[in-house]
Amino acid sequence: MVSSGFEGFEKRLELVFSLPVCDDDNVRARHGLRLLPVGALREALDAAQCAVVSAAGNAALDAYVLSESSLFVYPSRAVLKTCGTTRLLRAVPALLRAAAAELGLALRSCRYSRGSYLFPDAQPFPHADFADEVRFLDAAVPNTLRFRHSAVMPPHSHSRRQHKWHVYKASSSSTSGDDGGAARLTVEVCMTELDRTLAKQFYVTPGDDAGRTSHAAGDAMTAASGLGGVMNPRALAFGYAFAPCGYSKNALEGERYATVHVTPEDGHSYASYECGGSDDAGGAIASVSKAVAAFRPGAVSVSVCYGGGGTTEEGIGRAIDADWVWSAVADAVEPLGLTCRSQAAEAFPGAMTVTYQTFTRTPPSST
Ligand SMILES: C[S@+](CC[C@H](N)C(=O)[O-])C[C@H]1O[C@@H](n2cnc3c(N)ncnc32)[C@H](O)[C@@H]1O
Repeated sequence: MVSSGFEGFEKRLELVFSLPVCDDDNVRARHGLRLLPVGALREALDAAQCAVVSAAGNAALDAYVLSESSLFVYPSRAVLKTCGTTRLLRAVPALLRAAAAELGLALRSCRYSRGSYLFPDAQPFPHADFADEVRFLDAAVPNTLRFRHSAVMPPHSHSRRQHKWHVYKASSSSTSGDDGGAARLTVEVCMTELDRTLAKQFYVTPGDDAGRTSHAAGDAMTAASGLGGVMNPRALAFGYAFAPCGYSKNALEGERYATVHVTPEDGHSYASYECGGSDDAGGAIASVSKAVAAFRPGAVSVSVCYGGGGTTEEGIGRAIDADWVWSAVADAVEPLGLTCRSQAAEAFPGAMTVTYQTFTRTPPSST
């Protein structure tokens, strides 16, 4: 941790690999990356400077709570999210090496995203500067990922202090979905200026934690904060409390995952909510309102990544577009007393679109 304060804003990496053609006996085709030896995962996480504190899995994926955020591993996809002063991108060469050497898997697409740091000067190379991150990724991914694009959103910001979203994508395809046809939607919510009373729930009270595991203390925080209701109560969920403060939670339901992380320290409080693995855009975006309500933040940003295979709004069955996403996100967030300040959308290779919206608390009316 750095003296300036803990950096809550996460860096997020998603790697998608081609699986061998499936036949019933082909274990690699069915389990893919989930067969990576523990030592290979540890080597990648060591490079990023974080470690596993808890692990769980279901039939579709493995989920890890890390010392700094989370890792999700599907047969053909790995999502690594790390915060603080971790060096997430240093994990890329280690992961690509292990996937090729241990399993013969080739990379199909690479997506990297992050917000604007609260403490940019504390970030190590290459993370202090998005241009360095892009150069690092361009050198790390194979030449077969010919289609590449990076963007900072919104493109024209009103002030240097405005929060921005940084996205890099490299893909083996320019237009068609690079997920083997499977539609996938990811929603990422970043919240700052958390309500102080709500943030205090993520401190371990001295004496209260006697004899309790970090998981039990985390589950108590989940119950007290109402975060248990953000995902279906039937989901496999596990919380983790850090001492003296801080909280992480992963929840799994079939192919879907959700993850919440909290840095409650006054002055640089931060919480994030992410859900992925779903084709149901309406359900995923509606869950944002429950996550935001649990923290009553002063500022919120919401990024939605969709496409690749035709993500639909359940009930309508048609492909969604940026206008639909902007309006669904605003409907989820604005009733909580927040007003939309900016919105942007950008197309990336692999038929992927990313939307980004920022909201701040509406000042109380003077009347
Ligand atoms: C890992 S968690 C959640 C991270 C997530 N990106 C976020 O900020 O929402 C970070 C919180 O746990 C606290 N913490 C306590 N011990 C920690 C440790 N050993 N490693 C990382 N964070 C720790 C930090 O001070 C911070 O409040």
